[in-house]
Amino acid sequence: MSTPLAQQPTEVAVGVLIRESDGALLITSRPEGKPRAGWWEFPGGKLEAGESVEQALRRELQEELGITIRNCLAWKVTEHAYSHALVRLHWCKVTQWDGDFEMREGQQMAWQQLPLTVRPVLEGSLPVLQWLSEERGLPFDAAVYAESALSEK
Ligand SMILES: Nc1nc2c([nH]c(=O)n2[C@H]2C[C@H](O)[C@@H](COP(=O)(O)OP(=O)(O)OP(=O)(O)O)O2)c(=O)[nH]1
Repeated sequence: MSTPLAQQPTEVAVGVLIRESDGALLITSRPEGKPRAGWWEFPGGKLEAGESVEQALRRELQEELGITIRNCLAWKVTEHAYSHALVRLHWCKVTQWDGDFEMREGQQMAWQQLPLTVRPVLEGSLPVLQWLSEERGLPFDAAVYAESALSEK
């Protein structure tokens, strides 16, 4: 008999890009073909073998958005259990980058103030929206970001 191994989380690097002029946040939609396509998230992706969080974030943002980050300030680490996967999200604040945004995976991007107006947002990203709201002295209500919020009203 073997004891099942505890599920190992998938490590993910996520960028909170903050626009200097007005503090807006960059939010992108998940491309077609991925789980939860069309849902909104912060840009990023899974670490490849041997990569640091900063290396993975730099690679993902070059691949997905065509920009090169200049800084990556490690901020928080969260975990979220989806039905299909346990993810560990390494959140980095990014305030400087080079290049022009180019949506290389057919996704959409939006610069948004809090509360975001895009819906729905991945559940694993909600703690970060809460912390960002707290930092800015703004109220936070997770319910408005749920998939069900789309069909209400
Ligand atoms: N990029 C990103 N991923 C997030 C956020 N919140 C959240 O729960 N996740 C989860 C969703 C996915 O399970 C995982 C990221 O995986 P992904 O499939 O987007 O990564 P990837 O771009 O490397 O994709 P692939 O190689 O599998 O195609 O992290 C977020 O704000 N941004």
